[in-house]
Amino acid sequence: MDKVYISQLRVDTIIGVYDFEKESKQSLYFDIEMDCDLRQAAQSDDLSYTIDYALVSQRVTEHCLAKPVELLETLVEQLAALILNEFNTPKVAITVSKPAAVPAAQTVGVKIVRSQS
Ligand SMILES: Nc1nc2c(c(=O)[nH]1)N=C([C@H](O)[C@@H](O)CO)CN2
Repeated sequence: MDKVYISQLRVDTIIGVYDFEKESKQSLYFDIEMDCDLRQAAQSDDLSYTIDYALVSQRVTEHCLAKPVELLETLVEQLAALILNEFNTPKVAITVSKPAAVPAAQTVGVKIVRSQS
């Protein structure tokens, strides 16, 4: 399946389980892949037949800043639901990385894949 993707979208937001994490923003990095048949967009050269990665990036950023949560799991589940509801894709894969969370690791995070039910 064709895909529209976003790589390493940075969002600085409040996220985390511990009290100290609720006081200052940390950087999260998102990789997002959305299934999408790209042939009609290519034939017509018309943005309305594909997924606007700029608009997805904006909506993901807005959502992250709107209402802080503790777990990365909670955030990516919310974002998958948002993308499946608002954009024309049957399937989305989201990886989120939180590089400051574990100093001895290059980065840590979670990945999910969700489909239209
Ligand atoms: N699977 C997860 N493990 C942990 C998370 C998380 O969101 N998902 N969060 C934390 C803390 O907030 C951590 O980032 C602070 O160091 C710990 N483990």
